[in-house]
Amino acid sequence: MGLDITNVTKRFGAFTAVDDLTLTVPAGQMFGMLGANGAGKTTTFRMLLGLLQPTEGKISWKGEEITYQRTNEVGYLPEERGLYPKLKVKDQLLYLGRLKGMDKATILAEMEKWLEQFKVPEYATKRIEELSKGNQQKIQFIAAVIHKPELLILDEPFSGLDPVNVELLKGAVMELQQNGTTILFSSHRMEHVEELCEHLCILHHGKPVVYGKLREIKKSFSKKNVFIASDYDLSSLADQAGVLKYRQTAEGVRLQVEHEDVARDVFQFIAEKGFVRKFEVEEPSLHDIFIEKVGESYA
Ligand SMILES: Nc1ncnc2c1ncn2[C@@H]1O[C@H](COP(=O)(O)OP(=O)(O)OP(=O)(O)O)[C@@H](O)[C@H]1O
Repeated sequence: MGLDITNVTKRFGAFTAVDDLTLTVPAGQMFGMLGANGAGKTTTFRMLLGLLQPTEGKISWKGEEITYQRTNEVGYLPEERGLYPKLKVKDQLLYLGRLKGMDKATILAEMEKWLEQFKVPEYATKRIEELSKGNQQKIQFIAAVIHKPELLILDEPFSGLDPVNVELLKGAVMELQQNGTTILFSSHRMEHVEELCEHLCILHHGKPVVYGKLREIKKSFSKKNVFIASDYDLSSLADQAGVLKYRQTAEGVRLQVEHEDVARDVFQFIAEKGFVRKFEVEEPSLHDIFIEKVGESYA
């Protein structure tokens, strides 16, 4: 039993931001919530936190309805960061930790552990405004997890971070999941979602257009990518039946084909022409799937 979102709709006046959304995230899962800007991700997260009431439908965590009173079980990294610039990191975390019912010694111990893990132990006594945006984000992350929530909601956790800090935060997120935390996160960076989530959904105008296990989603997507490295001109492939996209790159040619059978035809065609140094048929990337499902009708 985990998180159950059942037929949830959220309207703002006449506008429907979330449209009859049903999804389940079993306890312990890491779940990716994708969607173009305005698709309804943040609105969904706010409902999960009890900050917004669904217009229709039900949301429950471990079989019981989520209300604002239960937010001690939930951790939230909001998209718009909400720290007090003038406060010292330590005072900020003490304040937020106390709101979650923690005692001072536990808050300080957790804070030290996390600052150490993020390689910034000296930040405890710095004011928030003295920190760079990326480092403020680390503090905001600590604020979201300091009370060891069972359910963690991360809205764009990696935005604005340099690659080293992305790795640090990713490591922390994976560790939390290994320790049993259920995690929902949104990201516009498909490679992060591919790396972290086995399960995901893509929202489009408040409705899920893709939902399930990443591996199954990829398998059921018939289009494939083909990579070819050869020493001769392959530009005529661009006009071959079933070849949807053709791109010449420094390493070779990248194609998108309609179906695996087309890849077979392409292979035959080029093998007859001469030596093929490399020929690979790849599953579509999450990026390809996102563009296909959301991109064309993107408004
Ligand atoms: N309080 C509100 N009043 C009116 N409309 C709202 C309100 N909150 C959100 N919306 C609208 O609902 C839609 C969904 O917004 P939401 O913030 O959930 O999208 P999102 O998927 O998180 O987008 P992004 O990727 O840009 O963060 C948007 O069109 C937004 O303008």
